[in-house]
Amino acid sequence: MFKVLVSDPISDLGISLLVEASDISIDKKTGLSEDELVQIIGEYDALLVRSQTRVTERIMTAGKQLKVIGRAGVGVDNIDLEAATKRGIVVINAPDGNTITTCEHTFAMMMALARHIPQAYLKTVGGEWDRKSFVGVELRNKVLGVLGMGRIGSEVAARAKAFGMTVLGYDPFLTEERAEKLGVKLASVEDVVREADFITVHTPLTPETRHMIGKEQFSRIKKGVRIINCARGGIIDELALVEAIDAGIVAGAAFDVFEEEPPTKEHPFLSHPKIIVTPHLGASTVEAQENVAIDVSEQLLHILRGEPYKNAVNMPPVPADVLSKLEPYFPLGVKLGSFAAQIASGPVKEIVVGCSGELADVDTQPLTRYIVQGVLAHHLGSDQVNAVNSMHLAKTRGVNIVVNKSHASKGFTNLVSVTLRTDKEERTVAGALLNGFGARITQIDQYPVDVAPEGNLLLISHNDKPGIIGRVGTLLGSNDVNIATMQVGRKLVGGAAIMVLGVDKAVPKDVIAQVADLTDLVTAKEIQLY
Ligand SMILES: NC(=O)c1ccc[n+]([C@@H]2O[C@H](COP(=O)([O-])OP(=O)(O)OC[C@H]3O[C@@H](n4cnc5c(N)ncnc54)[C@H](O)[C@@H]3O)[C@@H](O)[C@H]2O)c1
Ligand SMILES: O=C(O)CC[C@@H](O)C(=O)O
Repeated sequence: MFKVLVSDPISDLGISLLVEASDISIDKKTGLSEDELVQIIGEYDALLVRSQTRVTERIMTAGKQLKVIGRAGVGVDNIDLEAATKRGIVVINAPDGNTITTCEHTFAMMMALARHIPQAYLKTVGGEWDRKSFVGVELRNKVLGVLGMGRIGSEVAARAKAFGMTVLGYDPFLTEERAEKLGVKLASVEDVVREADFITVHTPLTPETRHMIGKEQFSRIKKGVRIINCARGGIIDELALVEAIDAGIVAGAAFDVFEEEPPTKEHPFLSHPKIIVTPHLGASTVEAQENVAIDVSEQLLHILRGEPYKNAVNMPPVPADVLSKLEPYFPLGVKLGSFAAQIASGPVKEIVVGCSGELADVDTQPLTRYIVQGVLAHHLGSDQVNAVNSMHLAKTRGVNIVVNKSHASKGFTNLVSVTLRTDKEERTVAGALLNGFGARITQIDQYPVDVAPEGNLLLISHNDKPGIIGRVGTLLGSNDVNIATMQVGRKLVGGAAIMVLGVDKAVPKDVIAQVADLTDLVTAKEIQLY
């Protein structure tokens, strides 16, 4: 008999599968504190949560029998994934069940915003008959900018077209072909900022999407724009938004999510006449709650019964026979993938994985999964992609995976390479494990290098001219950026060259821009490998 604890309010109908299963005993105990959970979790094989329960390392440590944590929803930011992975606890989510519901909430927010519905309601029930203060705008013939064209963003775009809107879509995985199929115009963030009358965000919160609409974007944004966030708090800079509304630049905003949830009573959104809010209700419909509970209950049963499952968001077990040869290459694979994703511009169409040397004789499928994980996690969020779901996610986003094997490994025992083909370019990174030195990046595009894939790196392409290294060093030094390591690669004396600097902390964007402006510098890009 497997024991399952449900610690958040989850649809009864959705979990009926578990209630009816003869090998499952289910307890519902909601609203427990961390201490209370720690006390009781030891007897359970599975924990089923929504977004309220914070599943901490302490809870998992106490959960000696815990095999699986199910999240009835998409975001797993309330679960310590690393702690789960360390303990071999599988974390599963239900990414599809609330797509339409959240899309419809986004539309409800957009329309309420366009027509001042919450504000007009409050006045009317307060006894005022005010028909002058609430003149709205139509959606027809307006431009909607959708940042994040995944499951929810694509559904929002489809509905916006039915309203007669022109849709501009931006997503690192959105190709010209897919945009055409969806009937949206492929755009950059900049295009959206300049042209959109409404902007809605549907990305995860990642270091790259954090404040993707911030002070800088508000300084160029189209006057009168209206902004909607039903994805994650923090994608839009809340304080910069309030300033932009007060300056008369932004006409209003509708938010379902906050940087801190619940927001404090003093949060400026809560008293602002031009901002409407809901308390993270995007997924709150009867249908979505049933869908996500059914999806996650099915997967949970499969895992407990030792059957194949999908939608695992953390580390999978790797077959024992390949583990010893491949495992040392998994972290390198993730970092090579992430490095390549950070330097390649344009939507990724193809990932070419190269395995040469002794690896040519091994089934390298598991390693490919880790490399693809590294590429996708940069855009989709590291809590959403793992080696179990990476190939599936690549397929659903139309990213082709090619694996090339060869015994020729340029003098290394094994060489692993990743080439990303995007709409715009092809970028390659290769690496190896060096006896006594650990993981190394050995090649970036056509340049041989020897770089530890760790921490903050600056990749600079430049002309091989005297003084260039000194100028970069002086500029970074004067901005308090300490260079820990430096590698220079070139093919011809005086020709095109690259520099890879290991720096002790993240380099501010404006300093990177100053580096890129130096004479004989071509590009400067920061890469973070953690
Ligand atoms: N308000 C709610 O209750 C609620 C409900 C469900 C989902 N969500 C949130 O909505 C968001 C979208 O969910 P989804 O199911 O569509 O996820 P998804 O993974 O299908 O789509 C996210 C998309 O964002 C794109 N993206 C990543 N970085 C980007 C960037 N810098 N610029 C533009 N696009 C970028 C990804 O490529 C991906 O296609 C998530 O944050 C999810 O947690 C909120
Ligand atoms: O209502 C919830 O459970 C939150 C849903 C949503 O934010 C998600 O990520 O699925």
